[in-house]
Amino acid sequence: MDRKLKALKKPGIMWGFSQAHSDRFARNLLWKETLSFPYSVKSSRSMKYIIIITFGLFFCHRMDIKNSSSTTRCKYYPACDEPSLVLGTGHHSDPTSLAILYQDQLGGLEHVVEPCPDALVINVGDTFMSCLHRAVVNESMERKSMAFFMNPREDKVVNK
Ligand SMILES: O=C(O)CCC(=O)C(=O)O
Ligand SMILES: [Fe+2]
Repeated sequence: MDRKLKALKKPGIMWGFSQAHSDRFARNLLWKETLSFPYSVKSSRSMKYIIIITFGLFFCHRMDIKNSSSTTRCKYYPACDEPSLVLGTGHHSDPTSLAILYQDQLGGLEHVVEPCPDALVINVGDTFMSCLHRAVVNESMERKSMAFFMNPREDKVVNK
């Protein structure tokens, strides 16, 4: 824990370690730890393929990958004796253009569609349209997930 606290997120800064987002409204306590770090996609062929396969060429042109600014977020949800009283990540849509989510074999991501085991979930974020989801925790096993969020650069205007 000492090492995690060394990377503690500072107010106003997006990167670092944080525990539950207690400043966010939620009826249930959020039960997780998060490590966020920046990632800049300069020219990523694999990212282009993912976007084209998932959403098609038209959408890919509008994503402007070279001018994006991205975040990777690793989440750790400890086992919880009372999972009905907590949420891993509360209901939300992603405030990004695109999110690529990977979860471990435990499942727990609750989405409009049931995520397939071993598959990435690719969400279109609020820049274009919203898609509500949340993550729950497990009574006996810890859960891990990783999300890659792609945003337009702050100085870019996006036409919906
Ligand atoms: O942990 C998960 O499976 C989902 C996380 C999530 O939706 C998010 O970080 O935006
Ligand atoms: Fe999300």
